[in-house]
Amino acid sequence: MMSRTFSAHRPLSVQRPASFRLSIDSNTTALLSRRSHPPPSSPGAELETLKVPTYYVSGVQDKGKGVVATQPLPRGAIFLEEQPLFTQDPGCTNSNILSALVNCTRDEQREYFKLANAYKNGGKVLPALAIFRTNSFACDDNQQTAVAMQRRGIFLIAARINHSCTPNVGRVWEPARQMMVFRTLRAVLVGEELCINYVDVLGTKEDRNANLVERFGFECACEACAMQGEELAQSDQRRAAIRRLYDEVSACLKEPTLGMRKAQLALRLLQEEGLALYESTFCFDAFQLCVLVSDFANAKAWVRKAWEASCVSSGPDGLAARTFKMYWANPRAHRLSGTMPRMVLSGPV
Ligand SMILES: C[S@@+](CC[C@H](N)C(=O)[O-])C[C@H]1O[C@@H](n2cnc3c(N)ncnc32)[C@H](O)[C@@H]1O
Repeated sequence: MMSRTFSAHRPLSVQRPASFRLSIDSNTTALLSRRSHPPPSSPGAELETLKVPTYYVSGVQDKGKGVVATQPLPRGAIFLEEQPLFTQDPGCTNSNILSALVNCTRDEQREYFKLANAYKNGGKVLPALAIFRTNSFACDDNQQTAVAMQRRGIFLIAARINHSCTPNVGRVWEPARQMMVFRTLRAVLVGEELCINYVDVLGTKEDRNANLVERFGFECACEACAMQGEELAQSDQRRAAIRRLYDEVSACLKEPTLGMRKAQLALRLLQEEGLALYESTFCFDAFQLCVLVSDFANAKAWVRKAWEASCVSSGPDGLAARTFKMYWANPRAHRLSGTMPRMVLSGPV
């Protein structure tokens, strides 16, 4: 699962004025999945080791098991930090997994073999490897490594987190602590399922599901995908437009006013769609447009917003948040600073 290749935030390209996109963490979004699930009689009973009060693992409609909030969680709350049971290279074999499992306790081995197996019906992949492929997350100390090449880990709790096309949880690997950290991207209600995104969630329902089927072998049962008729058509339109704007804003280097309008439109559509994930990207785009034309007052306001959004999804110590904070203190340090005639653009609303 979870090799989320579509980077919600583009690669740090500030050093190359030709492509002025900066980019950020590797996380996700918010809203819609407000479907409620009644708590089990004994929270955490399904995995004896999980005595954490903020969530429980439970059956959720149409998705097998999932992770559900036991209490209201504010935006940006860390509700889970988990170390991997073991990690492996992406090209690992079934024997590699079995060898890694030898070092685990009996309970851990049992829990491992209870995890979802997306290859069960295909039959060609041996079970230990199939479970690894279904449930592992990329967790690599080297942030420059391409996702497909990254070392992957098994996290027994996080493996129960389902996908949503409007996720309310972001995740980040913290190499210093060797820990995967999960934060809420918006306020979450008691009984709400906590979901990340396995794939890029821009694009229409059809696009998203084609991607999920191809890469993860299932059709999405999230609330965005359950929409019908006019509601679905509008959601599809908004997401397709955000995807277009994502590309178009970066092509507006010579037309900062147009670029700013597009970035602001994208942010409005993201809000309407409940997608927090891409907010810091577009805010940083707006920042870069401002520094281009030496509008440093608005630049500071935009980069501050990018920093706030990044802290919510990936925490204040992430590379993106640290970069944004640095530009917030000194927007003139940006390489594009003052490369176009001076002009006043606009700030965040
Ligand atoms: C990593 S597991 C997530 C936890 C899993 N539901 C379980 O019972 O352990 C991934 C599997 O969960 C299911 N799943 C995750 N998100 C889903 C979604 N949005 N819609 C339908 N099934 C989903 C799929 O069967 C997928 O192969």
